[in-house]
Formats: sequence, C-alpha cells, structure tokens
Amino acid sequence: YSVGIIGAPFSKGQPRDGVEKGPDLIRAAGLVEKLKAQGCAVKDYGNVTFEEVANDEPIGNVKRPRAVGSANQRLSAAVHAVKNDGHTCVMLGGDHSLAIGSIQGHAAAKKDLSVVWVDAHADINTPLTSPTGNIHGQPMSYLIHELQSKIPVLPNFSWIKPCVSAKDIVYIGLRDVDPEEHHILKLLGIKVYSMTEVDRLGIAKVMEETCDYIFSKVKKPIHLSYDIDALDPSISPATGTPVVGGLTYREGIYITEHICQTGLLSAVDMVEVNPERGRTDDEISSTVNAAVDLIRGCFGKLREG
Ligand SMILES: N[C@@]1(C(=O)O)CN(C[C@@H]2CCCCN2)C[C@@H]1CCC[B-](O)(O)O
Ligand SMILES: [Mn+2]
Ligand SMILES: [Mn+2]
Ligand SMILES: [Mn+2]
Repeated sequence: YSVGIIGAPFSKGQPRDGVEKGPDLIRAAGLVEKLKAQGCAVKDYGNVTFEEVANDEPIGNVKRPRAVGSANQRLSAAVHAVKNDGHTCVMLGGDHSLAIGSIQGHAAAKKDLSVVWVDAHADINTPLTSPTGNIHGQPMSYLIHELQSKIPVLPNFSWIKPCVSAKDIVYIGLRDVDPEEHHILKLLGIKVYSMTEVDRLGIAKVMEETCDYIFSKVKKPIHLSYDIDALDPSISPATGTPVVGGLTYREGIYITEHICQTGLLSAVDMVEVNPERGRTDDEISSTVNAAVDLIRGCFGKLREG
C-alpha cells in the first residue's frame, strides 16, 4: 500500500477547542512508523495551514462559515495533490467538517466515489435543519447531488461542487440522528446500518451487505470517513460528542479490515480525536491508539498476524 498522510489541525466546524491537536497526537503515537513496519510506503505531507478569518459572524445559524469554507478549500487542494501522486490519502482531523474538503478533493481526482461513513451521527443536516449550526454536523449536505436545492449560498463555499450520489453512500454506527436528518435519510433512500442493525445482523453481515450494496452497481473507489465517536466511549472517550452504545474496538477494526480487503479504498478520514475531552491520560491514549489501529486496519494489518 502507498499511503499519503495529511494533517488538518482544524476545529471551527464545532465549538470545542482541542480537536485541532488530533493530527500531531496521532503522529506522536507512531502512525507512520507502524504503517511502514507493516509494509506500507508512507509519505507524510505535513499539516495544512489554515488562514485566520476575522469577523466570521454566523449566517443564519451556520457558525464560522468563512473559516470552514476556506479551510476546506485548502484541504481539497491538498487531498487532490496526494491522489494525483498515486497514494491512498489519509486525512487526520480535526473536526468532521473537514470531510467537505477531503471528499471534494478526492472526487476531483477520482470522479465517481462511494462513501462509507462510520459515525454515531449522520452529519447530514443542512444549514436550515441544523439544531446547532455547527458545520461538523452538516458536511454531507454540501456534497450530495440530491440535496443541493436545500443549500443556501454561504461565503467561501462557492467552490464546492456536489460530487456524491445518495445511492453511493452507506452509514455504519448511527445512534444519535436528529429528526430532520432521519427525514433526509429516508427521503433520499440512503443505506443505513445503525447500531440496531449492527446488533441484529452482526458486523460481519453488515460489512458483507455494505460491500454487496456498494458493488451492486459499477465498482467505485471508496472514501471511508471515520469519526472516532463511532466507537463506544469506553474505547474512545476523548472526542467532542460521545454517545453511549457504540461500536466495540473489535467491530471498529473489523470494518477497516473488511474495507481494506475490497482493494478499493482510495481515501480515509480519521476525525474528531480531541485530547481536551479526555479526563485522564489513559482516556486520551485509548482514543488515539484506537485511531491509529483503525488506520492500520485500512492498510493490511490483520489480527491473525
Ligand atoms: N446532529 C448534531 C449536530 O450538531 O448537527 C447534534 N448532535 C448533538 C446532539 C446532542 C443532544 C442529543 C442530540 N444530538 C451532534 C451532531 C453533530 C455531530 C458531528 B460529528 O462530526 O461528531 O459527527
Ligand atoms: Mn460523530
Ligand atoms: Mn462526524
Ligand atoms: Mn464531533
């Protein structure tokens, strides 16, 4: 596997400081060395630098739109470059608003994508449905063709081109979905494996069905967007919006092992690691180590050896 790593130390898609420390924490836990030790070629492209945006007043209830738009435009260019260099791209967040730039830059290089979104949350609020105005709860709405009539003009967002079809999306791990998000998921007929389905089917069947569903049509490169809060807070407490009843460590790893064996993984996001949300060093290291192990599973690490 040839891996290109981008750090995106960005937090303005949500209100809590600390998530911008995620990239360097994940590196400090040995991600590059561990990927090399398992046979990957790894190039670390460093961290994207983001511009300071003054007077970034809310538009409607959308918070810090100018900073989020600008950051994602820069991230998009960085991801596009990594893909043009021929690597599988690993974007280390930072909050989940960064999926806007990550998926946009990926689509610029690869055209048709399938998106596997692993998260406690659907992150599919539009600016008009969001209960918080935090853009980390909205990234998918800016990217999906079928939702564009619902997206108002926002400063620094005009560069975004919708690039994902509803039929090419699979959610895994949902357990905290807003009513309006649920309506959107139903309206668009988006494939969802909530924690109920994970319990009912078991993770192996969920992944089998996910891959059958994605591959039922023409095989598209996979964009795996992994929010660390998909895992149960007993494993990954150091995150902005923890929700009980999450994926076990084993289920989380099984997802990445299974996606890896498709041979279609083309980009990965690993977001929402926030050390300031861990109450002890152990909580922080458990969260960071889980993020590292999930990424290793994407690139051939098998528990059998
Ligand atoms: N849907 C949300 C949004 O703010 O839009 C509301 N939710 C918090 C709210 C707390 C009270 C019970 C219902 N949920 C967080 C989520 C965004 C998570 C972003 B992610 O990147 O962490 O997934
Ligand atoms: Mn989440
Ligand atoms: Mn998320
Ligand atoms: Mn979050």
